[in-house]
Amino acid sequence: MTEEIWIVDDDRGVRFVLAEALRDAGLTVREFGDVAAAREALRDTRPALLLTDVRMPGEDGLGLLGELQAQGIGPVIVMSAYTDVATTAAAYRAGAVDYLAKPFDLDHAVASVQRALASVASPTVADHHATVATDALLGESVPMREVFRLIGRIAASDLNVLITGETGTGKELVARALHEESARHEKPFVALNTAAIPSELLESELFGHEAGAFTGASRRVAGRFEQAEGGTLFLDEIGDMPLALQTRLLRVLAGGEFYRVGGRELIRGNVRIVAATHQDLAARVAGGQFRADLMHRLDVVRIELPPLRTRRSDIPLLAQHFLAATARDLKLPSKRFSKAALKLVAQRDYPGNVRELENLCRRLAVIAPGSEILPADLGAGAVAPGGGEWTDALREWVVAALAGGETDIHARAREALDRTLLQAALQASEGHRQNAASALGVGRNTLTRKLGASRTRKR
Ligand SMILES: Nc1ncnc2c1ncn2[C@@H]1O[C@H](COP(=O)(O)OP(=O)(O)OP(=O)(O)O)[C@@H](O)[C@H]1O
Repeated sequence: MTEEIWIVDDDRGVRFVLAEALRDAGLTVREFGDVAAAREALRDTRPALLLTDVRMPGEDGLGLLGELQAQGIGPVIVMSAYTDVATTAAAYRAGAVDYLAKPFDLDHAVASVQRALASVASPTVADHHATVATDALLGESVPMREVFRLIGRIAASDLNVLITGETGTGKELVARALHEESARHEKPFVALNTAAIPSELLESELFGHEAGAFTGASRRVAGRFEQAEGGTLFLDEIGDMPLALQTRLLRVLAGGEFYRVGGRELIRGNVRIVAATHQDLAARVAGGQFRADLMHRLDVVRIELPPLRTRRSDIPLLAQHFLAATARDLKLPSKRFSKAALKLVAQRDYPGNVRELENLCRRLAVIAPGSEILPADLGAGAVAPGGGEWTDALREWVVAALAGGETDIHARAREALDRTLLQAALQASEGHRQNAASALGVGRNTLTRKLGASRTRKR
């Protein structure tokens, strides 16, 4: 029996070029225009490998994939123009060994087929669970499709993942998508930002503590590891973790066991670790600030998130999404971008990446006067840093507070204003009250009174 490669695709053009490329590589190919025809042929013979499209008139390619998987026929490679995380993950779950995003590179496709044929000996284990739509993560650009493909591919595995990328590129969203598309999705997803927690508290945040472990520890508290039991622990800004704690974390990752701070009971955990950093970990290793062995434990699979400037084609989609989402969240009338304004938005630089674009769109949703956003609304004073930026942010806050039916808005805003001014001035004067007061242009007594007020309100 000749080993046949089957192609199932309703697009004749795709079938033709792919078949030609595979024949050039010395393979025997048979083409089918729909799932029914392929199923018919399956009565007599079975393919060495099958390539199938997902969405076709009539029957969906994924259904066929499931049947082949059940009968032990394969491997199967999925080809689709739909590269969202949910579709990709569904394909892998149904047993696909690879996912080719259309339009694909022919050499790449041939290489994938050869790889799959070579590894027939090791069948994949399907992981069945309900599909969770991960539609939060948007993008159509080539680099983002590649990211989605990778997420779909590794979500079901229990491998540790390291997500790298500049600030605001969506690292946390990717971590959540990995969790949601995994078998752990019904268990907790727990996030911990290593940089946001003082280093002396970090250990007990991670591993919890027993009552009396340190001053102020009045009762036993579970750490993030315990909270994430069975699920995923997302360690953000891992590059900032103090060395001593890195050593401790490494031990936990190696042994799967830990003690609470001040505790004697050994706790065995089952947690998948997804870590993220905007720093160059290898450079931190070279500089002695990060343990090489810990890096290797975390960096089993790496997902690199591209900065927004390398995928500008995603900006219009993201911008429109953020504009609509803000209107929805704040119950504001919906707005849309004029063509010219959207073009300007797509041309801007976003050092803060998607987060900065999101903030811009949120401000526009609140402050742009008409229902259509015009280039003038993007003028310097309107949204650029400096200018009216903080009052815009304030305005956004007020609108949200009003929509939320809050009544003490003025008092809260004044308190926040005072506190911000005082803290900044005191910091600048290194705690010298007289200097801070004169820098702000208020009397020392006023400053002291405001400090007191701010303290009592806070408690
Ligand atoms: N591809 C995307 N689609 C939709 N929203 C996105 C996308 N990427 C990022 N965002 C949004 O941008 C903001 C920043 O994303 P996120 O917090 O995941 O970034 P990050 O890389 O973890 O940032 P940091 O390094 O500063 O922690 C979030 O509000 C997130 O919802």
